[in-house]
Amino acid sequence: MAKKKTTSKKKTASKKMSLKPSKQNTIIFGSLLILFSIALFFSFVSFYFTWQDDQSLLTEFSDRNAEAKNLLNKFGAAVSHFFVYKGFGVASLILTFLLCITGLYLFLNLEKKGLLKKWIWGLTFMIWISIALGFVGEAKPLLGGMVGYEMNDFLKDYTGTIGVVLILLFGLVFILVRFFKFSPDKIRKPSFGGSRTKTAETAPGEDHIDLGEEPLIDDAEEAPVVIDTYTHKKDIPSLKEEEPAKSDFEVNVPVEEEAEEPLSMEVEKIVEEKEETDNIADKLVEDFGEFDPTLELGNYKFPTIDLLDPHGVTGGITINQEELEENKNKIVETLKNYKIGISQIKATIGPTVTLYEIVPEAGIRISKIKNLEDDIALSLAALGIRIIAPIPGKGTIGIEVPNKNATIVSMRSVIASSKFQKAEMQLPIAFGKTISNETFVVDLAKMPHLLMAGATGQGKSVGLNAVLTSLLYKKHPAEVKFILVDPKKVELSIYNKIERHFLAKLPDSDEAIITDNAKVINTLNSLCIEMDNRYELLKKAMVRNLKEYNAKFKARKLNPNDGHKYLPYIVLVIDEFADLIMTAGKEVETPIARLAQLARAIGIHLIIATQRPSVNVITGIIKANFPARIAFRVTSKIDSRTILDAQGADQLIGRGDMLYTQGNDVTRIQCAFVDTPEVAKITEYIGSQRAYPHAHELPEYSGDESGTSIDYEIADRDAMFREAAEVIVTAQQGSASLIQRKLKLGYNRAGRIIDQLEAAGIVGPFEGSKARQVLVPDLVALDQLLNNEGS
Ligand SMILES: Nc1ncnc2c1ncn2[C@@H]1O[C@H](COP(=O)(O)OP(=O)(O)OP(=O)(O)O)[C@@H](O)[C@H]1O
Repeated sequence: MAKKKTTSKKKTASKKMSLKPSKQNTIIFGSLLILFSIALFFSFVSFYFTWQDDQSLLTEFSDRNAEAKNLLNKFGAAVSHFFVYKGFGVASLILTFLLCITGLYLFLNLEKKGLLKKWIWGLTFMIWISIALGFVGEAKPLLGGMVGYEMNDFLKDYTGTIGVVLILLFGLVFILVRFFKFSPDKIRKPSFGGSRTKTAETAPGEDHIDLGEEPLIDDAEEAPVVIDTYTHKKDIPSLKEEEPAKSDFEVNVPVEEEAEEPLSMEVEKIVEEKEETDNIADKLVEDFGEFDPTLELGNYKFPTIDLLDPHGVTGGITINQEELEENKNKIVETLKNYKIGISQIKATIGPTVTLYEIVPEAGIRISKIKNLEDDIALSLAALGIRIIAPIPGKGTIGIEVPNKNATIVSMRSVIASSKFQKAEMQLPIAFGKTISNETFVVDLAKMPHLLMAGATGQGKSVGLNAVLTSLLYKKHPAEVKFILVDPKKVELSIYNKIERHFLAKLPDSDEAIITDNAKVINTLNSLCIEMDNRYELLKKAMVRNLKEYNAKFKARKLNPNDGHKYLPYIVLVIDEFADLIMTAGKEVETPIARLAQLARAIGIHLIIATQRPSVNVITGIIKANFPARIAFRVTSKIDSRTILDAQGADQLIGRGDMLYTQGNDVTRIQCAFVDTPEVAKITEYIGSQRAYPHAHELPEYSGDESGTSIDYEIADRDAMFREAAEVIVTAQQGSASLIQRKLKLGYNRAGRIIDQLEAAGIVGPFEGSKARQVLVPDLVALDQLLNNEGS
């Protein structure tokens, strides 16, 4: 019977348990706890003023007529006597807070995960404070309560006064270190969270080793501001990482919203699955902190601003009032000659050009002004006049007139600008300054690829250096890798010094900077493999792009044992694309087009520069996938149209004067000037620091040419060998990309099959940009050949 009763009790208990999550119950219970904690708080506090008066009443608890002075009368007096006097003294107040917080958790229906921790810490505090107060206020029992007094007594009997002091001190240290995450570093550098992460990774000894490197330390000391800026920047996320650990309250709110709010079955299922990994990930993050990709080069110092030259420009732009007035008069007069009246004119002075914005009188056709471009240029007797009619979104007409004395926009000024420093972009690039003298910063990750064109000597190489410099100033070596293709062989060679920090290359190549066009093809194909691999990883991680993937990886939600790793951005820079297309043709066009079409989500970005912006170099397929384009000065209107789909680039003045478009709007920008010695100084600065053991390795790609000497066993042939042979023989064209397309195979596999076909004598050897010769005339001959092989 008794058994039955207990089991039935258990059943009802479990029933109650299952009812517990119902919102109403938790809200009622929560509010009860909150009110109870408030009652306790007032009783405890007033106990300190009334305890002596009320003490005699404690035995008359049941007497209805007896009245206590405690704010909560007899109940207050009794409870306070129990908790404060017989219990923990002043520290009992912590109990009221704990009860109140628990009540809040229940009332607001928050995730209970952090609650247990709060209780553990709260009780620890209570005990420690009680003992400590019991120690200092031995004569006053209300300070430490009976527990404090008794514990002190007990400890003193065994360890003496000094022992108690030491035990209390240890308790204090334990609380400070475990609860407040206190560390000795904070005493040394108390101001920034940034220094905290840095010192955590840097043993004091290492600090001194660094200080031994004189030039570095000089730089660092001379321009502490800049280093700090970056350290801040770098450390903002790490501050964020730690905050949730300190106040679980904040973290738990969103989690709870995810888990509790939706009541429908489907949502719950999804949350359940997520929670499991989340919990492991949360625990990992709690134990080890978020994954920090920069840890391997934790001491890496970002280049300082004083490596860049101000190029003699100290103040802003100098305004030549006379020139302004002169130009204004000329514009007004010229337009008057064509019977165009102006109601308003305004000038904005930029570094190289001044924009005169005019509002024509009512009734004047805009096309009329646009047609007068050449005439206005003639009367102003200046090169580089551009008319924007109308200025998008402004309702005015712009006439850009070059300044007589152009101001150089130094890379230093754009890098130092707050717009660049504060840019919250994935791959921020400071190109230069706009006509209104604003620093122009764009995100390469959003572009997502960039096409640069311009006649020789107009500033393309400087532009490329500006792009690379921007990234070097903003990104840690773990976050971005460059692949540099430099057919001119000298332009990008300065970046050799940062090979082991920032460059990526094929595993078997000696040089990180690619100057040989044949190697470009391998690299591009290898990048395609990297792209496919990355897509596979993204698919497995169930995310849509690299940013989300890396965020998930940092939050330790992706297991490295499943092949997951932190993926740096890869920026491919090709300095002279025309040359590449001339020598390798389709072989490069296909992978480039493929990368341009697909690589945006997985952090591979292409920057292609060319001197010859003709249609056979910048083909339709390439153009379609490069929405962001930069035109430096070109020689003809046709070239301008090829790059920008608009004219205007032929009217630029050169020396870094450029037009930028990303879709519709064309912006005129003066490119920032960074000279080769400055870049050399930056690469030297980075190169002299501790590096990775080798350059970032791209996946291996065995190109077509490597197959010539390989002899394939018949048994080792690919399963698709026969189909591939038939495709090749039918089309009479021996190319790997054909196999890929027709049989939907990857680059690697198609390349291998071509090698096997060559070994079998079906196709001829590699012939550079041309397709291989097919040695078998038709399918019948192919059949014969393969059958003979078998026998
Ligand atoms: N932003 C700029 N501000 C001032 N001067 C510049 C700027 N860009 C380029 N120049 C001047 O133009 C010269 C040529 O620039 P750059 O070497 O970049 O040309 P390029 O287009 O790369 O030529 P090429 O295609 O022949 O290599 C520079 O040496 C410099 O004097």
